[in-house]
Amino acid sequence: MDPPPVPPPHVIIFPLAAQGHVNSMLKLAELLAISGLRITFINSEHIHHRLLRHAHIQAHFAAFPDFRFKIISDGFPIDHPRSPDHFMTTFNYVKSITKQLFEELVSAPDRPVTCIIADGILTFTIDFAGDLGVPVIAFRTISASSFWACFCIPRMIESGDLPLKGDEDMDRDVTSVPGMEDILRCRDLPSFCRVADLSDQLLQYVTTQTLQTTAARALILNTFDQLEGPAISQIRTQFPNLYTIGPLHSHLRSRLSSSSPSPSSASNSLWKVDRSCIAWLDKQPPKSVIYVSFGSITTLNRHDFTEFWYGLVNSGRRFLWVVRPDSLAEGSSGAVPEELKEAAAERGCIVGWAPQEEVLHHGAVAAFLTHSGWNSTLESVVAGKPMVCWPFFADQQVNSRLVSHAWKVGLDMKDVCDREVVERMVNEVMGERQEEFAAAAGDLARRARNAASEGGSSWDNLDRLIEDIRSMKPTS
Ligand SMILES: O=c1ccn([C@@H]2O[C@H](COP(=O)(O)OP(=O)(O)O[C@H]3O[C@H](CO)[C@@H](O)[C@H](O)[C@H]3O)[C@@H](O)[C@H]2O)c(=O)[nH]1
Ligand SMILES: C[C@H]1CC[C@@H]2C(C(=O)O)=CO[C@@H](O)[C@@H]21
Repeated sequence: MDPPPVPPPHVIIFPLAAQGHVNSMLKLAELLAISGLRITFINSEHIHHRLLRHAHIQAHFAAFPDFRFKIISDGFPIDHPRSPDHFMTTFNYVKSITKQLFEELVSAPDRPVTCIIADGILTFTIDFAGDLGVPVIAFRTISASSFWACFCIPRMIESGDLPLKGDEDMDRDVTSVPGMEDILRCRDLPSFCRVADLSDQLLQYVTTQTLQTTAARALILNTFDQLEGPAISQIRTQFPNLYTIGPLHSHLRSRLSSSSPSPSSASNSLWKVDRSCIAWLDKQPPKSVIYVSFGSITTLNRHDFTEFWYGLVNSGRRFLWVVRPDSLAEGSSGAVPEELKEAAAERGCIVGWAPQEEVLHHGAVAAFLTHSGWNSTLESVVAGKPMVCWPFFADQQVNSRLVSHAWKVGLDMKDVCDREVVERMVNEVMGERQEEFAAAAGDLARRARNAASEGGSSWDNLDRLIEDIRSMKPTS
């Protein structure tokens, strides 16, 4: 008699409950499912309902019979608005509520567990799973360069680069982040570093989480070797098991087109996608539009919102602008001047949420005015679109510096929000320096797509990751 077939490895995937995190972890989950792994994806109730409503994920993942969602609370009351910028509240709820629910779920699984892939900002998972004999692989959803800057916060403190002084020269070079000495100035550090008091809660949280990642079995980053060579080489000295497997959205597209039958990639959107902007783009001349979006968390105050309006209108360019229903910070409401509305009706299109990947690949789009979230940055890189960056917080301050200074595919507007600067930079990337930026962006896009295609570094690294997971023993 033949021995019973060995079931495929079972991986539990656990992201932080936020669009930018869930997005990339769902892409990874789909990549692993395509390779035949069993997946349990843990979502917060709130995120799951929005994904069901706007991304139809249940139907999408029905293509994989071994793929399941499990729902646990993020700690907030179900009808809480979950202000996008209250991260310490989120992390406090994770500690007081979600942690216990996660532990209950993992201790009594319905299928033996081979390993857990947990968000690198939720490292409480490592000790707990270790006690059960389940390895944890950390997936940090930010750039390698931002991760490395966070990892070096203790060195920056030791060398005196941190804390920043009240009257700090923000253009001063930071010399204590190895491999990035020619890149980082004080203003390019992750925004948590902009505090005079080193006991600041968010700074402490992010630093601790980053250092604790070394206790994980391995580290996954959504990047590719040629994009962030200096930071990746440094990280390898601390993390021998490093898997750089990005850009994940491009990688997923490559694997889907080589799998048969090939299902389409999911949108993973938490908002209702307004496709009217694609019909609008179809009517615009080639390379005539600047796409403007600040991701899922950024909130603009009335001053900044007005400066962007005037800057875009005064640039004389066509624009497609994503203004989410919660884009304006609390207490910042007010009427939009009539002259702006008229100009927008003539050459603008404003939507609440766009199909961003499709927009960035549209022939009418010339450039991207972005907050430099890591997913948006990678999507722009793959689409070969130059960027004007207005980083808002967290890792974005590092990413925008990579765009302008390391890759030279755009401009960094960091720390300034002024209509004249918006107008000038938009015109620089779409006008005077258009060819220079488009050539650099085209070259980077080719490298990104190669890395995520068969034989590329990210493709090979994912194969290696899957082999390593297959070699792990599941719990009985
Ligand atoms: O109209 C829109 C606007 C955005 N997106 C998508 O939403 C995602 C946004 O992700 P990201 O660009 O990473 O921004 P945030 O939502 O701000 O992401 C958070 O998570 C990221 C990953 O950790 C961090 O890099 C950011 O700083 C953090 O704010 C991207 O995939 C976009 O394609 C849409 O589909 N339609
Ligand atoms: C507010 C931020 C805390 C850490 C998260 C993060 C990261 O460093 O992993 C990036 O941006 C935000 O989503 C989170």
